[in-house]
Amino acid sequence: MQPSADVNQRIARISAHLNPPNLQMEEGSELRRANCRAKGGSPGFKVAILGAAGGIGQPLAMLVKMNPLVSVLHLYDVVNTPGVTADISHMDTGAVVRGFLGQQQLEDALTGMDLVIIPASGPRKPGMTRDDLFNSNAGIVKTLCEGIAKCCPKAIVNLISNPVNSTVPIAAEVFKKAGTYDPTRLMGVTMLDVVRANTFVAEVLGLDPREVDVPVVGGHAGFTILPLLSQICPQFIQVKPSCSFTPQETEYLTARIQNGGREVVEAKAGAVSATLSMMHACEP
Ligand SMILES: NC(=O)C1=CN([C@@H]2O[C@H](COP(=O)(O)OP(=O)(O)OC[C@H]3O[C@@H](n4cnc5c(N)ncnc54)[C@H](O)[C@@H]3O)[C@@H](O)[C@H]2O)C=CC1
Ligand SMILES: O=C([O-])CC(=O)C(=O)O
Repeated sequence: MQPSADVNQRIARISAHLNPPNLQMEEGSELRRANCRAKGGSPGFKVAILGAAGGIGQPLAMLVKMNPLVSVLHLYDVVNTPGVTADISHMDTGAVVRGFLGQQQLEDALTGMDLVIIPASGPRKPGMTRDDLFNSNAGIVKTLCEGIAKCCPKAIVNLISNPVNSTVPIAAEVFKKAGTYDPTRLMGVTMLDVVRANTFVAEVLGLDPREVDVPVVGGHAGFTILPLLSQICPQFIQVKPSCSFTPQETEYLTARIQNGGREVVEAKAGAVSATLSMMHACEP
């Protein structure tokens, strides 16, 4: 029986995945990676980062490469992935790292992945809010999620790209259209709001932030970020007697938590957002 064009395409995709173009090794190298004895990593999660060369993508790639549960790490971007991949791939941890550059390599980057993390984003100009990123990022996220629906429909998808309040629904619609939508596998990353809430509450109460766990619900922009300050005590905070806040403290804390992203963007003079505290928020 002749395999259909569809099957041929799938076979080509899988074989490209197993033998990805070596973006790092120079043509003239006497010993090529293909000739090395070790061919792959230990069993574990296969993770792709889309937007891997950016301010968040690069340190995130480092953290994922350090995670012993990860066996394969795919780094995809439209620029600079060869350099980032070369750098990360020298770390002597278990995960095998492969780099993918440009839309023509998106499907290879995604095939077989268990977890896809997306910090891909258009550039942020000084003065832009998260919402202003909608115009560039809606299209980027749509294209990337179409690739996920096709190449790794069962993967867990973590969306970092802003505005998260909109990029998550865009992803959901793409997956619904493709018939692959699973609400338990699609997440917007908002953990930074919890990290900020813990830090600012601890400052006000004079506590160690590690003792504080503030529940934050809602979205990831302005007043959609809802820190439940009245719910911190007693189950979320190990402090006696139970804490309470004055109206002024509540107002201050709510505003500071809701505007934490802007605080960092403004302090970094506009074009760059929180990347370092974001990595702490991403740590298990
Ligand atoms: N959810 C959260 O808590 C946070 C979200 N963010 C958001 O994360 C996003 C990334 O931030 P940064 O890394 O600082 O930005 P960045 O501009 O440094 O990096 C974005 C990367 O995405 C790449 N990219 C652009 N188009 C792409 C495409 N079609 N496919 C793949 N990659 C593409 C760019 O080449 C760049 O390397 C932004 O939207 C930012 O607002 C930032 C901080 C916290
Ligand atoms: O505000 C931004 O652009 C980045 C972000 O989402 C955050 O830091 O929470």
